[in-house]
Amino acid sequence: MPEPHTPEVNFVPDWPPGPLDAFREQSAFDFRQLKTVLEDINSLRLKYKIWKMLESEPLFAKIKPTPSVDEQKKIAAKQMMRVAKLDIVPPEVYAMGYLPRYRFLMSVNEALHAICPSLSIKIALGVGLFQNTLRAMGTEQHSSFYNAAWSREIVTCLAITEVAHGSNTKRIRTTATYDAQNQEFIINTPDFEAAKCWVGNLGKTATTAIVFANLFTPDGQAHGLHGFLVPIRNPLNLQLYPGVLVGDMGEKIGLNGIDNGFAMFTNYRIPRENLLNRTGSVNEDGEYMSLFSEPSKILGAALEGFSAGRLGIMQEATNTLAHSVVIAVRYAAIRKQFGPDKFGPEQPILEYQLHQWRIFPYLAAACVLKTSVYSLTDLYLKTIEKSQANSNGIDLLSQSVGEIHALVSASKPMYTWTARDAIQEAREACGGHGYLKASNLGELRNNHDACLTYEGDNNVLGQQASNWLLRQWVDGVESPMGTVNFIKRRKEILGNTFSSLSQRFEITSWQFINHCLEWLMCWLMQTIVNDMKVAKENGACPFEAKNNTQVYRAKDLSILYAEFYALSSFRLRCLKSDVATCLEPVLGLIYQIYGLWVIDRHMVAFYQGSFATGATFAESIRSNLLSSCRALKADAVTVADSLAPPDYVLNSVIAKSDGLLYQNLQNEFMTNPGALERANWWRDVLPFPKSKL
Ligand SMILES: Cc1cc2nc3c(=O)[nH]c(=O)nc-3n(C[C@H](O)[C@H](O)[C@H](O)COP(=O)(O)OP(=O)(O)OC[C@H]3O[C@@H](n4cnc5c(N)ncnc54)[C@H](O)[C@@H]3O)c2cc1C
Repeated sequence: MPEPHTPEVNFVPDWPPGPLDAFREQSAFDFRQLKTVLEDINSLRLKYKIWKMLESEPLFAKIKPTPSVDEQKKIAAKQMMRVAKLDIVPPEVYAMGYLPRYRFLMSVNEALHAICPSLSIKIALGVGLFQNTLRAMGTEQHSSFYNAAWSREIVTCLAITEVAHGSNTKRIRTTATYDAQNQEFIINTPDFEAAKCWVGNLGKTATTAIVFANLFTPDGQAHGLHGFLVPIRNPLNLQLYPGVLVGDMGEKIGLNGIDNGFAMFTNYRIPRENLLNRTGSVNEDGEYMSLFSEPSKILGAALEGFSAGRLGIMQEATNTLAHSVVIAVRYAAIRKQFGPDKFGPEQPILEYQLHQWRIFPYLAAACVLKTSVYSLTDLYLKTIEKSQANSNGIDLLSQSVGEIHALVSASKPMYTWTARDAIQEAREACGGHGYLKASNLGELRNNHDACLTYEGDNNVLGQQASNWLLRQWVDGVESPMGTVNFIKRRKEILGNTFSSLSQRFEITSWQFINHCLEWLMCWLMQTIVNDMKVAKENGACPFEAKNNTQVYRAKDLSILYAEFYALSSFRLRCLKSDVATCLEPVLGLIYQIYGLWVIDRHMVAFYQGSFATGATFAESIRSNLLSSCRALKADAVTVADSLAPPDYVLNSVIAKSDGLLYQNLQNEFMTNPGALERANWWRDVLPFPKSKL
């Protein structure tokens, strides 16, 4: 009998009885016990409350067949207004401290994203990211915009990207020139290549944009990229203001509820006060005053506000990953194919080693990443909170900015790529039925895909993380968060080998896994630095030397850093006193599977660096990975249950919690609009159209 869950988590109901019970009964723990290790109970309570509330709202019902692109935009915009009217964020939230308030809002975002990704992104862009940017870059004089965004009096957006420049923000060409006579900035778009584009909410709904442009003072001097509050449409009738050309970018691969737009400005005037002037301002006479001794840090500190957005993306990606794997596990538990006896009973596909190896690492990853995104968010929020409470806030922030930025820049790609791969594996693992729209895997895939690119293309972000790591290696460790303190032990770490470590530790122990990852990070850093040195000695410029050490090296380093942090924070979570003893075996298996899977995926580099020779290392890692997967099989459905939201949210006909796979599919087939009727275009496809049938 499993230990009972705590009554505090009673708001998570039991699953309905059904064929999945045969698996559920094999676990020595209740799914709610694991759920509260993987997720914060307050956040869970809030999410369940929101889901219950929205389930009864007609505007949030799942619509079949898929509405037109314009209809999807209309629905998401209406949902955005409706959500503001529901009591989802009560006034007391305003009175909370920064950290609990932010946590609350992130949980709201998670809850909304799980049912309507377009809606949550519209709100994240139009409220959260806008307010973060105002907080990071604006001052008291912009507070009316802050409040207006909250109450939806204005719908906002963030316009950074241009047609010809996304990742290289320093090459943005929109200008904002100060006119001292009228005390205004004049915004101009030099040509179509400098048109703002991809801006979420801009296409049809935004009334105010934060536009990033190069600031010029009347003396003709450029002062770099700054944010400006730019009115776009009249909030009373959504008519565009003269001087700005705005359009919608059209249908996308997914997220069609969001109106991504483009904009071009022609001598468009805004008041001087609309410059976001926390890091630098222009006085009435047109003199520029920077609050930073190093102007190059202006952009860094200002853009750091976007880390919050990336953390939100990581949280969403973790849920997407969790939902995909829940679908795959529940399906695999019920779906039967083949068996030892040709004519005897068939076995669930969950029994097959190949299937376990395909899905369980993602099941483990979902658990690990859920806990690590929580701890990373904590780290970030505490730093921002400290910087806001301190009169020296900006200085304090810029000290920690490097490490947080590196951690987030490494983790956002790792999380979103893991989710991308998990969705695809889950889709294939559910066979043909996984390809049904009603499985929800296609929606998860299409809506998740843009995360790999927006708020920093993954490959570009990863380079920023590895650059920071290499600086730690070369210039000495400066790690306020302690995430790379291991570099100080580099000599000892690089002296380790598989043979020396395996004599001291079990292959599946956290010590062994941890030592392996530390070794590989150190070896990669050492190798990259050496490779770059040789390249420079052979005449390569630093830019070229850096670019030519990305593949197999710096890219792997940043992913590994994120995986290492994720595993470390998962372990710390497991060690907390609130974790029930009955969970220890399953948490140990989750750690092992994720850790060994990570090592397996970096296997070649371990051999390249002579950490191991011969077949034993690879054999041991792989055989232990397979046996850990086999051991997890008994608990797989319960682990999936602990990751699963209610059926309304999971929204998959092939993975309902009742496990009635074929009854649910039958119902789906039979009730699809028009499924059993003759096509209304039947006349158009007759072999003899003119015959009088
Ligand atoms: C759905 C969606 C919503 C968005 N919303 C917004 C928004 O609200 N506001 C906004 O301002 N922008 C928005 N964007 C734009 C987004 O931020 C950019 O697309 C993103 O920053 C990448 O820039 P890019 O498209 O110019 O790609 P590019 O920078 O051109 O990159 C193209 C490819 O080149 C590679 N590459 C680039 N540089 C290097 C290098 N040095 N080494 C190796 N490879 C390299 C990249 O990895 C990438 O694969 C959105 C985009 C999407 C898809």
